[in-house]
Amino acid sequence: MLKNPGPSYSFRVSLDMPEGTDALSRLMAAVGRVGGEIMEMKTPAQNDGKIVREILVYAPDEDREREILKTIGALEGFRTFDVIDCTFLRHTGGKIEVVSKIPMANRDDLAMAYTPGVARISLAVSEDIERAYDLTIRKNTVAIVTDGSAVLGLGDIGPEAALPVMEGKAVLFKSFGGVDAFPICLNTKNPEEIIQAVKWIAPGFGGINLEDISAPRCFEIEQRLKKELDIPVFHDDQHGTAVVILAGLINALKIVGKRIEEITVVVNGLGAAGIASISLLSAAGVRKIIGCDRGGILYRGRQEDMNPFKAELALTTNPEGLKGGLADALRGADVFIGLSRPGLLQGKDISKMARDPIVFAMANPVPEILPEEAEPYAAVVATGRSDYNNQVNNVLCFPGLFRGALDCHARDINQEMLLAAVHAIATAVKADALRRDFIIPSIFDPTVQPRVAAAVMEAARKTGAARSRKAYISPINRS
Ligand SMILES: NC(=O)c1ccc[n+]([C@@H]2O[C@H](COP(=O)([O-])OP(=O)(O)OC[C@H]3O[C@@H](n4cnc5c(N)ncnc54)[C@H](O)[C@@H]3O)[C@@H](O)[C@H]2O)c1
Ligand SMILES: O=C(O)C[C@H](O)C(=O)O
Ligand SMILES: [Mg+2]
Repeated sequence: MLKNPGPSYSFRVSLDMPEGTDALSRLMAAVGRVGGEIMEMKTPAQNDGKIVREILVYAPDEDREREILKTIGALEGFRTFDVIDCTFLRHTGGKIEVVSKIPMANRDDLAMAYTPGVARISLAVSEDIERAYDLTIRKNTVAIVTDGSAVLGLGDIGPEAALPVMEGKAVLFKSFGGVDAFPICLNTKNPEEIIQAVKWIAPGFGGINLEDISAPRCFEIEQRLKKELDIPVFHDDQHGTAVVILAGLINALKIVGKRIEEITVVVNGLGAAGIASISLLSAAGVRKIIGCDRGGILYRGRQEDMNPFKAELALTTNPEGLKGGLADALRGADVFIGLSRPGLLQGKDISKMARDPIVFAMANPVPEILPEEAEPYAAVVATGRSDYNNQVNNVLCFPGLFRGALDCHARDINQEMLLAAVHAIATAVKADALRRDFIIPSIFDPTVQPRVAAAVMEAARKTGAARSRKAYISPINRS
């Protein structure tokens, strides 16, 4: 169902091809006809007197990647060889590594970095455990913990298959927050074992980021760890998602001229992200929320597909006791928030919503509806993806949030800190710059994460979550 060719399905292919502009136009037209786009052409070498070219092609999906290759191979005078999938190439050997910060060129270096010198440091930490925060990696290191049970919208694909996503999160932590994060993929889905494993590894980390652990197990795991550990524990899919949704919604409402207290919001998907987002939206003043999932609209007393968290949610949402499916929930609603699965929303459902509908279709990697299908019907459309405008993705939150929490040595991440992050993100788009395709700042705006970090740190201090009034010097503040 993907329509636009993009970099995530890109490949380089070497080819023999006839000389001249006619061959070139035939190639470009043929690739275009099957949905691809040639982004670059190089002439790297001669092969038996023939010119070998290498082209970079963007495709819309894997099927079309194969079709494009077949089409090129079938062109008269063309022969393809050496195909490299650029995304697979980027991941080959993994995406992160450990790098030493100190020199290791001679015996003096060795004596200080390691034994005997290191023993003095270990003793200093054993006398005062707090010193781990200035003498070890702890103050800047976060564990990204998953069991692989709800990886993006791909579902339960297991801990090994989750690793590329967790490595990716580590890259984002470092690139946008200066935080050293490390993937921990656990080979258990038992909540007690996950809790125990995290408690056992906690001494080496300044914070715990739970990732892609499915509901409802994720709620108990997070609550218990928050209670039993004195370092920040944060479930990104719950709270990071809720933060960016609320930030985006605040700005989208300004565009359509509606007040948060007056709107009806439909949340499709009542897992980790859906339930936490409903809770933060309520805290921010949304009065009418209707939840939907595989069992249809959630109402008080529903029996299908229930758990205690949904039962509790049914008491505070859907005040009119509506029943039915997603299409019924959407009739007359102002906002759709999708935290479910690809392709569950259709243009005709949006056309039944109230005036100027807002659609956040956030399932990854493929949203509930593609922007090009939603845009004719909606006033504002956002997805979780980086290849469309309005990327409402938790990456706008977690790097800066942890930066702030680590820098003030926070023991917790509380709701005030989350709301501070919301406002830092929302106000990063100036009022006069707001447009239907610019409701949320770009992750590449270098001011956003430092703003989030500063706001979170201030909220932590005000609420007593910060342990130290003095900020540590961190990579992000250094410049
Ligand atoms: N853009 C972002 O920043 C962001 C952040 C977190 C999650 N997400 C996406 O949200 C989705 C859910 O993530 P999660 O962590 O909450 O997972 P989860 O496994 O905890 O929840 C998934 C939910 O989807 C619901 N669902 C599945 N099929 C459905 C259907 N046919 N109709 C209605 N609901 C259906 C399930 O009932 C469940 O409530 C994923 O696609 C994920 O990629 C996006
Ligand atoms: O990983 C992302 O891009 C967002 C989110 O954490 C998800 O699980 O989809
Ligand atoms: Mg996730």
